Amino acid sequence: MTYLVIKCGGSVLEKLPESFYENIIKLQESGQYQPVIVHGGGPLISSLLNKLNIKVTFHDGLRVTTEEVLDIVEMVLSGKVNKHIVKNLYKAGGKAFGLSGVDGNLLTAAPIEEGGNLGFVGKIVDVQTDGLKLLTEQGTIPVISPIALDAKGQRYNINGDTAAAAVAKALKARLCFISDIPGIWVETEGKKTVMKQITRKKILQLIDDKEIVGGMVPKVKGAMESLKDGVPEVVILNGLDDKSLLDYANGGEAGTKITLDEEVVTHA
Ligand SMILES: Nc1ncnc2c1ncn2[C@@H]1O[C@H](COP(=O)(O)OP(=O)(O)O)[C@@H](O)[C@H]1O
Ligand SMILES: CC(=O)N[C@@H](CCC(=O)OP(=O)(O)O)C(=O)O
Repeated sequence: MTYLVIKCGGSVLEKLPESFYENIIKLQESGQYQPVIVHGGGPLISSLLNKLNIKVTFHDGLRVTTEEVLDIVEMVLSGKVNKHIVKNLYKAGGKAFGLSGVDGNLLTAAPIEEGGNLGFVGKIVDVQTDGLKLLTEQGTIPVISPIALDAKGQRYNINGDTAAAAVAKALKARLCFISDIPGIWVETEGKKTVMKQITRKKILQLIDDKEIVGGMVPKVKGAMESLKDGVPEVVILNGLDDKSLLDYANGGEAGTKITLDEEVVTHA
């Protein structure tokens, strides 16, 4: 049995078909994988902030988080979004338990070094896996929202990709990012090509060239960190293609696989 951390991005959350949740249950029932879900919800947070006339600012895919913004982030992620996923997993015939990084001291945060002007944005310094293991042993899928406390009890907003990478590392899991794109693309002569596989070196170059921007930045950074720390495999998949998760889990080709080695292949 292998843990499979599935990060559901806010870009697709509301559009994911019922079959997406059914496929997660199928993976669990196969006995080959134990799914653990970590989710985002960025667009829903931004939409509520806009309604409340609170300014929305991002730097390199990370939200500038004041105390006021943090209240909204926690409310949206741990409330609406988390329960949406739990509900859909039950509807698909599974068992799920929603929690945030605060519950059971699951995720411990520290401020990110480069976060001088980002406010309460954290990185994960510890993951308590005992609770996750208890849940999964009972056949329950943990659904985690990325809010965490530091040692003094201060709350932090954690990017969902960063949280997923930390959970995957702690569980020595495979990690898959579910987003709204078929994978990482590069543009040559005005034409976008989806990379079948991409290495750390190429990712750093694409970030430098501003071909990887916005929300893709924390995703690839999380992927590279977790690979360095023993996660065997990271992939980015399209949540709207309802075959991609099962194809990937069954050893087929889907999305973009991120590796530390040097081989670079593109989809034909
Ligand atoms: N090189 C790239 N390849 C694919 N997507 C990219 C790239 N650079 C930036 N992006 C953007 O990253 C987005 C995915 O990140 P994000 O919006 O944070 O998604 P999620 O909410 O699923 O985590 C895509 O919708 C796309 O607009
Ligand atoms: C620090 C930071 O940026 N946190 C994110 C948390 C949600 C998230 O990561 O949502 P996606 O997965 O949809 O991007 C935010 O406030 O938007």
